[in-house]
Amino acid sequence: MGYEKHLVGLSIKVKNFFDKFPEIYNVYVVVMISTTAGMMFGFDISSMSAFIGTTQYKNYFNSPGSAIQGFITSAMALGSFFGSLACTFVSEPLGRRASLFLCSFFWMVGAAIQSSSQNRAQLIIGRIISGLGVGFGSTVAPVYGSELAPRKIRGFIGGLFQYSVTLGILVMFYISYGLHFIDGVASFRIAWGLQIIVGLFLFFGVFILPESPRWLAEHDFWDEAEEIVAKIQAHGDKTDADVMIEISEIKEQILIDEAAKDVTYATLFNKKYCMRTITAIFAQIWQQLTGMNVMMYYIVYIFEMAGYTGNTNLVASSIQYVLNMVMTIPALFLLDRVGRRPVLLTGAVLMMIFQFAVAGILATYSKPVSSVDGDTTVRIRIPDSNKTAARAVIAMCYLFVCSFACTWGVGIWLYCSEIWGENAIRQRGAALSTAANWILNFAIAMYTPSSFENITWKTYCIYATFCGCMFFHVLFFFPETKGKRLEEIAQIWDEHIPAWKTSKWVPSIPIVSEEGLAKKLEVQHVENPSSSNDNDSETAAQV
Ligand SMILES: OC[C@H]1O[C@](O)(CO)[C@@H](O)[C@@H]1O
Repeated sequence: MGYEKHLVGLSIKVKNFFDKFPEIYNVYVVVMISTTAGMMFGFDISSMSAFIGTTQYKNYFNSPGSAIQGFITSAMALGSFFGSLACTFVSEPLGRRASLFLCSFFWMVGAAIQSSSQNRAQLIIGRIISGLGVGFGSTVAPVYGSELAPRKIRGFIGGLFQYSVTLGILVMFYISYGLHFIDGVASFRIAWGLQIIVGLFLFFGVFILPESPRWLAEHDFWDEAEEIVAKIQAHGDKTDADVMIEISEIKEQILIDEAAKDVTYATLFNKKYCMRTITAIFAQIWQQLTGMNVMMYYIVYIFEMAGYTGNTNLVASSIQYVLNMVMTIPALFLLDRVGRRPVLLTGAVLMMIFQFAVAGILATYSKPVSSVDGDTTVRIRIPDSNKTAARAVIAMCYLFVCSFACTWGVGIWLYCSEIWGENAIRQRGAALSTAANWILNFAIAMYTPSSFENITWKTYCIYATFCGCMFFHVLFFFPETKGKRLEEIAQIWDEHIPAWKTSKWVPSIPIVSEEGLAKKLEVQHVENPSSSNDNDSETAAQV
C-alpha cells in the first residue's frame, strides 16, 4: 500500500518500543488482554441502559426526548464506525499492538469526558471518542486473536471476542444497577468513570503482548515471526510440526499477498472479491438487523411496555444480560461441531418466531398510554391486571436473546474472520464489515426510541421480517466454512460453488494433509538444514 512505504521508519520505531518490554506467550492470557476490547464494546452497549429510566439521569440531562436519547445512545456506535474504518490505517503499517494501544487511549479519554459531563453535548462528545476506541478494538482484536491462535483452537479463540462483549454488557449493567441507588449525579458519574479501569488494563497489557506473527512476516521480520509462533504453540520449539505448518502457511499466504499487494477498499469490490465482501458486509448488517440491540439498549423501555417500572424493571432486564452471556458459551463449541450454516439458519428462524411473538402479545394485550413513568417514548402498556401477558413478553424477549447468543452473536465474528479465503484482503475486509456492523448498530440505537414512540409493537414486526430475509440470504449465498482451509474457501468463491452444496463439497485441488505437510517439511529440514533459512531470506527479499 502506497502510504505504508512512508511509514516504514515509524513502524520500526513502534515495534522496537513495544519490544523493550517482556512478552507473554500463553495464548489464553494474550487473548484475555486483547479481548478487553470486547469488554469495552459491551460496556458501551449497556452504559446507558440502566440509567435512561432513572430520575437522576432524567433530571440532570433534562429528560431527553426519544430523538435526543437516540442520538446520545448511538453516538458511541457512530464513533466506532469511524474507528473501525480508520483502524486498518494503523494496524497494517504500525502493527496490531499500536491499534490496541489507541483503542485503550481513546476509550479512557472518552470515559473521562463522559464521567465529567456537564450537559448533553459533552456526554455525546465523550461517547463518540470512546466509540472511536471501540471501533479500533472491535476491528483489530478478532483479527489479532485469529492470527495468534493455534489453528486447532482458532474457532474457540475467535468466539472469545463475542464472549467478552457479552461479559462487558453484563458487568456494566450491574455496576450501573448498583450505582443507580445513589441519589444524585454521582450515580452515573462513577459508573462512567469506572470504565477507565478496563482501559488501563488494556493500556498496560499491550506492553506485554507479542506482535502478530503475520504482521511481522509481512514486514520482513521472519525470525521473530517464527519465534513467536514457536513460543505460543510449542514452548519455543521451532521444529514442532504444528509450528512448521503454520510458518509454511504464513509464507504461502504472503506469496499470494504479493500478487495482490495494492489492496485498497476498492479492491474489495473487484470481480474476484466482490461476492465475499458483500457476504461479509451483509453478515454483519443482518447480525444487527436481528434486532438484538433493541433488546440490549432499550430493554428498559420494552419492560415498561410490559408494565414493569423502577427496580423490578432493572432486575428483569439484568436477567437477559446474564442469559446473553451464559448462552454464548454453547456457541463456542456448537459452531465447530455442527457448522456455521445450520447454526445461522436455526438462529434466524428462532429469532423471527420470538420477535413476532413479542409483537403479537403487545398488539393483543397492550393499551395506548401517553407515557410510562415519565417516559414519553413508551406509548403502550399491558395493564397490571394481565400479568400473564406481561410475563409472556418477558419470556419471549429472554428466548430471543438466548437464540441470538448461541447462534448469530458468536457466529458472525467467526464467519467474517474466515470467509475471505486470502490473507491479503482480510484486514481491510474485516475493517469494512465491522464498520457495517457499527453503522447499523448506530441506526438501531438512534431510531428505536422514535420507532417505539411512533409505531410501538410494529417495531418488532420489522425485525422479525429481517430475520426471515436473513434466513434466505444465508440459505442461498453463505458458504459453509467449518473445517475448511483458507485455500479451500478461496476455491469455493473462485469456482462459484452454490452455497447450499458447500457443506459436502470436496475440493478439487488436493490440499496437503497436516501429516503430509509435516513430513514434507521434516524431509526438507533433515536433508538440507540450511535450505529453510535460505528460503526465508529469499521470501523476505521478495516481500
Ligand atoms: O451480545 C449482544 C451484542 O453483540 C453484538 O451484536 C456484537 O456481536 C452487539 O452489537 C450486541 O450488543
